[in-house]
Amino acid sequence: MGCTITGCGKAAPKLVVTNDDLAHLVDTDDEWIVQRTGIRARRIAQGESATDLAVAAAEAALGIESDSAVERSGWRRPASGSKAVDPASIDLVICMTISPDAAMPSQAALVRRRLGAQRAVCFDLNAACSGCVYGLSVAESMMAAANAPGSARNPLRRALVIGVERLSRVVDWSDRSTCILFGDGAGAVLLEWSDAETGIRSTFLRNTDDIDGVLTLGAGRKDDLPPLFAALAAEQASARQSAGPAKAAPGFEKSADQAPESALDPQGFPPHIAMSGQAVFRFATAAVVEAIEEACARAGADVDEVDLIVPHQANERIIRYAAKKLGLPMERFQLSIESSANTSAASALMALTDALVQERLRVGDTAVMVGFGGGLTAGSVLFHL
Ligand SMILES: CC(=O)SCCNC(=O)CCNC(=O)[C@H](O)C(C)(C)COP(=O)(O)OP(=O)(O)OC[C@H]1O[C@@H](n2cnc3c(N)ncnc32)[C@H](O)[C@@H]1OP(=O)(O)O
Repeated sequence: MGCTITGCGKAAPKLVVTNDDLAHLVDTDDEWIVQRTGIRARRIAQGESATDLAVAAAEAALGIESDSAVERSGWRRPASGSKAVDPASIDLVICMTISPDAAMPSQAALVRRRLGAQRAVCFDLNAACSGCVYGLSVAESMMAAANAPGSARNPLRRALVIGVERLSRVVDWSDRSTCILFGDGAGAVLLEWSDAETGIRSTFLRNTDDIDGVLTLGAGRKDDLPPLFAALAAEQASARQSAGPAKAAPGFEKSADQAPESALDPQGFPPHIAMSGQAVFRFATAAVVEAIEEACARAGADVDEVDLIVPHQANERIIRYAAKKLGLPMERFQLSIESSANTSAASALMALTDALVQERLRVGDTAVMVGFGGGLTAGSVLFHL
C-alpha cells in the first residue's frame, strides 16, 4: 500500500530571458553565470499569474487538454490510460509557494476553484525551496493516515501537490548576485493511494535555524498602524511596570547560559529575496548529501540502487558537489537548471516532469527527490515509480 505518482506536469511562462538579456540590466555576463550556476536562461511571467501556471501544470498532470496560454508538458502513468482524471475526484490540493497571487484566499484555493476540484480540501505550504519534498511528505502522511484501517479522517485517495512560483515579483532586479538565479514556473504531481508496492517509501525532513539570516524575503506587510495602538502600548507597559516583574511559568525561567536571541529583526527583512550566497552554498552542499543518504537509509536502500536523483535546481555546482561526495556519476542526477533557473518550490517537480517526459525515469525505477532552502529547510523523498 502506498501513494503512487500517477501524473506529473510542469508549466512555464512564455517569455525567455537569457543571461545576455540580463547583462543589459546588471553588470554580469553569460560566462560568469554559466560557470558559477549552470543557468543559461529563465522564464519570466509577463501577465501569467501563479494561478495560471499552477493550473496549467496541474492539468498536464491530470491529462487534461487545454488551450492554456502558458507552455506546459506532462506525463501520465501508462496504466492510467489516456483518460483524463476528473478534477472533481481530487480530495486534496496542496500548493507550495513563497510567491502566491494572494495571502488569502490561499494559492491552493485559487487553483481548486479554477480547476473545478469541488470536493478537495486545500491549503498552502511554505518550506521555501524545499517545498516539493515537504509537500510530498505532508500529502503522503495525510493519505497514509486517512487510509489506515478504522480511520475517522477525510477520505483521501487522490491528491494534487503543486509547487508554483512567480519569483520575478520578489527578486531585486538591481542585485546581480541574486537576480540571475531565479525564474518563474510550476510543477505538479498527482498522487493516488493504491495497494501497489510503488509510491513513496521514505521521507526525511530537517530544519536548522537561519541564525544569520542568510536567506530572507519580507512578507511586505504595512507597519503604519494607527497611532492609537502605540499610545495604548505605552499605557499598558507603564501599568505592568508598576505591578512588578511578571513571573515565568515553572520550567520556562531563562537560564544565564541560554543562547541570546538572534540579532535578526524579522521586521527588517527586505521585500525581495536577499541571500548570502556562499553561506547558502555551504549549507546546501552538506544538506543535500545528508538528505539523500537519509532517504535511502530509511527505505533500506543503498544509494547505488537509486536510478535517478531529482534535486532542487538551485545551482549545478551544488549538484556536482553532491555527486562527487556520494561517488555517483552526474548521469544519475536530473539537471533542468539550464533553461529554468531556480524556481524555488516548483523546481524539483518541474525537473521530475522533465525526467519523466525525457524517459530518464521509467515505471519500475527508484528515485530520490531532494530539496533545501530558506528556513533553513532540507529534506528528501524516496519513491518507486
Ligand atoms: C529561495 C531559496 O531557497 S534559494 C536557495 C538556493 N540558493 C542557492 O543555492 C545559492 C547558493 N549559492 C550560490 O549558488 C553561489 O554562492 C552564487 C552563484 C550565488 C555566487 O557564486 P560565488 O562563487 O559564491 O560568488 P561570490 O558571491 O563569492 O562572488 C564572487 C564575485 O563575483 C561577483 N558577482 C556576483 N554576482 C555576479 C554576477 N551576476 N555577475 C558577475 N559577477 C558577479 C561578486 O561581486 C564577487 O566579486 P568580488 O570578488 O569582486 O567581490
